[in-house]
Amino acid sequence: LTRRMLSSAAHVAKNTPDHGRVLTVDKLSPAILNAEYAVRGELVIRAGKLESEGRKIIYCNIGNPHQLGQKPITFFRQVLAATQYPELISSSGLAEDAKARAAEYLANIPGGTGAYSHSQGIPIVRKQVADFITARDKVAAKADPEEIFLTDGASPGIQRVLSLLIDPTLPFSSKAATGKARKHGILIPIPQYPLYSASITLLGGAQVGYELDEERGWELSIDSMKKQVTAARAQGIEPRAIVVINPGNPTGQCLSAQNVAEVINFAEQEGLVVLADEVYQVNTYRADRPFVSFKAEAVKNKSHVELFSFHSVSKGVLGECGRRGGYFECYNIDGAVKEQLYKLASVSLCSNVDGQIMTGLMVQPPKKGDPSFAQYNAEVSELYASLARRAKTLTAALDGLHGMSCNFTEGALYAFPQVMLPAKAVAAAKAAGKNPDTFYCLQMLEETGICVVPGSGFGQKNGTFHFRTTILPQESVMSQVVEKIANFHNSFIKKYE
Ligand SMILES: Cc1ncc(COP(=O)(O)O)c(CN[C@@H]2CONC2=O)c1O
Repeated sequence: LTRRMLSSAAHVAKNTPDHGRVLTVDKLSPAILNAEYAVRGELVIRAGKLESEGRKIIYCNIGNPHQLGQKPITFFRQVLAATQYPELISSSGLAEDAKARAAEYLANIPGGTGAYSHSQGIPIVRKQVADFITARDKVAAKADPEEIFLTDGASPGIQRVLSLLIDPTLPFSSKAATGKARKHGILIPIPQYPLYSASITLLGGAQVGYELDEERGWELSIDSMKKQVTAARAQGIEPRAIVVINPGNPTGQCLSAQNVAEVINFAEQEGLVVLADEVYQVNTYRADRPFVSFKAEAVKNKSHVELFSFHSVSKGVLGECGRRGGYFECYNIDGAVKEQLYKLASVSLCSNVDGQIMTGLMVQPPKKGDPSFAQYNAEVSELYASLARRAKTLTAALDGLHGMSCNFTEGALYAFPQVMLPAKAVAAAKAAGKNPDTFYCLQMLEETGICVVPGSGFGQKNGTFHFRTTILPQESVMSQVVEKIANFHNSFIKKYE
C-alpha cells in the first residue's frame, strides 16, 4: 500500500504546478467566470463584512421573509414536524387535522421522508398541485399530475428547462457546418431576476433582452420583443424561448389578461417556448390587477403554445425559502421532451421530500370547517394584509423623494425605484471604478446599514439608475427603514449636486 501511495504521490507531484494547485481559476470555463448573481453579490459581501465588525445590517437585498421576522404558518409546521417524527401523530397535542395530513403523506411515501421519492415527485403531491391548478384556473382542461415536476424550489426547475433549450455546442458545431457561429437565445425581460441571465450564461446561451416600459408601469411591449427577435436572428442567434416573470421581479408589475394573451400569441407566431415564472402569484396588491396564469389564457384561447409554468413555496405568504419546494407544470410539451425532463430529474434522484410536502401544503391548505382553518386563515390574512400595507407605504415614500421615482408595487415583494443621480455622482462612481448605482448602494449600506441591490444587477435602460429593496422589513421597523433611506438619499443628492 505504501509503495502504491508513494507512486501515486510521485505521479501527482509530476503533474501538479509548482504552487501545488491543480484547480486554479484560470482553468474555469468563461461561462462560470462570466455568470453573475447580484442578489447575493458585492453589496451582500460588504454587508457581511460590516456585520462581522459588529454593524447592525438590515438585509433588504433578498426576498427572504423569515430572515426579517416573518413567522411560519403554524399548520404547515405541525404537519411537517409530524412527518419527520411520526410518534407525534399518536402522542402529541398537534391539531387533529395536522396529524391526519401527516399520516396521509406518510402512507403515500414508501419508507417515509428519509427515502428517495419518485423522481418527478411524490404522486399524491403532484395530484394536489394538479387539483390546485384546475381550481385556480377554472378552465375546461383538468390539470394532469403527469405534467407536474416537483423541484427544490423554482430555481432548479427553471435551470433544467433552460438546459433543454440551449445547446452549448451550437456555436462550434454550427460554425463548422456553416462558417457562421450561432447561439441559442432566450428572451428575458430587462430588468430581470438574475437567475435567468446567470443560468443562460452558464449554459452557453445568448440573453436577448426585451425592455419593460417604466413610464407605463413596467408594462411589457410586444413591439420591443419583436424588435429583439429580429435583431437576434440577424446576428445568428436563434431565439428559442421567452421568459415572463408575472408578477414581476424586481419591477412588481402584474400583467393583464390581455398582456398575457398577447405574449402567448407572439410566442406561438415566433415559434418560442414560454417560461412563465409565477412564483409571486399570491403576492398581488391591486384589486383591479389580479393574477392571471399563462396556463389559463393558453387553454382559454385554445393556444398551441408550448408552456412551462413555475411556482415555489419561497414566496406568497409562506416565505419558506429554505424549505426548497416548488414545481413546474408542462403545457403542450412533446412527450419525448418530457421523457428527457424525467431523465434529467432522475439524474438528481428526486427533490427533497420536505420541500415536496411543503408544496402540497401550499396548494392544499386547511379548508373551511377543518379544525385548523380558523388559525390558518387568521395567520394568512394578516400576513397578506401586512405585505399589501408595506408595499404601499414603501413605494409611496420612495416615490415622494426629490430625485427618486418609484412605480407602485402591484405584486411580488420588491420596490425598484429610479434614482436621478447627479452628474458629479456618476463621475465620482466612475473614478471609484463602480457602476453609479452600485456606488450609491454601497454608500447607503455604509451610512445606514441597509443592504439593497443595485439596478445594474437586474439590467436597466441605458442612462437610468435604480436599486431594488424588498418590502419585507416588519411594519414595526418599516418607518425607520424609510427614514434612513430618505435621509441618506437627500444627503447624497446634496453632496453631489
Ligand atoms: C422571479 C423568481 N423566480 C424564481 C425564484 C427562485 O425561487 P426559489 O428557487 O426559492 O423557489 C425567485 C427567488 N427570488 C430571489 C430570492 O430572493 N430575492 C430574489 O429576488 C424569483 O424572484
